[in-house]
Amino acid sequence: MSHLFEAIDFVENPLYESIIADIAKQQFSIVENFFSEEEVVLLRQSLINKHEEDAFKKAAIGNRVNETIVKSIRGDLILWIDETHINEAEALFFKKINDLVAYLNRTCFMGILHKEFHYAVYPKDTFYKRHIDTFQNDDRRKLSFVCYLNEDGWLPENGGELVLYLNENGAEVEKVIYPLPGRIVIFESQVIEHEVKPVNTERLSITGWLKTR
Ligand SMILES: O=C(O)CCC(=O)C(=O)O
Ligand SMILES: [Fe+2]
Repeated sequence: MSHLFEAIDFVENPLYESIIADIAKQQFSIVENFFSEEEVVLLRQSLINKHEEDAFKKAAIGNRVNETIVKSIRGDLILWIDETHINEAEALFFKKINDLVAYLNRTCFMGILHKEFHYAVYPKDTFYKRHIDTFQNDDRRKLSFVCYLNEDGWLPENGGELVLYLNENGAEVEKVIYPLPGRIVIFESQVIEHEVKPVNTERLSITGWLKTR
């Protein structure tokens, strides 16, 4: 007999379940070693190669319709990743992302249809002032995603902390997150204000957004 809802091919994933539970409870989730050491090495090398080819641009604020470069707000350099032309490292990256997105769509009915990711380099003395990741003319970004590609042993004096500004019972609380390799941070794009503190050592990452229609 055939059932309306076939549950047989669904395998509960404890990691994804913990991400979903974190986001439901506190609007963000931090996962250590989401990417393995080998994956981080490959992704970092991919970033460095493209950076050496001079492919990165100064990041702007606003979106394509409405963008300006304001160095007093953000000083990072970015390169958008085109998912239709990816290398081996990026294929590993998107395999994990797409698996997570499929799980979110299946279990939380999040309706994520689009995603956009870019590499980011924060040269020494750059930062990204407190902001929110949605645009005035576009609210499709639902979840922000950051993955850090720095070398092992990132020290507090290197700076570059991501600070999430949380609201706990009406009081503002700062959640300080160091950009450790393999660590990912996922948070609700429309809710969580955040900033990247000034960096003292070049800081490498991939940032992206999971978007609805
Ligand atoms: O790199 C980070 O930790 C956050 C970057 C960020 O906030 C952004 O690109 O919008
Ligand atoms: Fe942001």
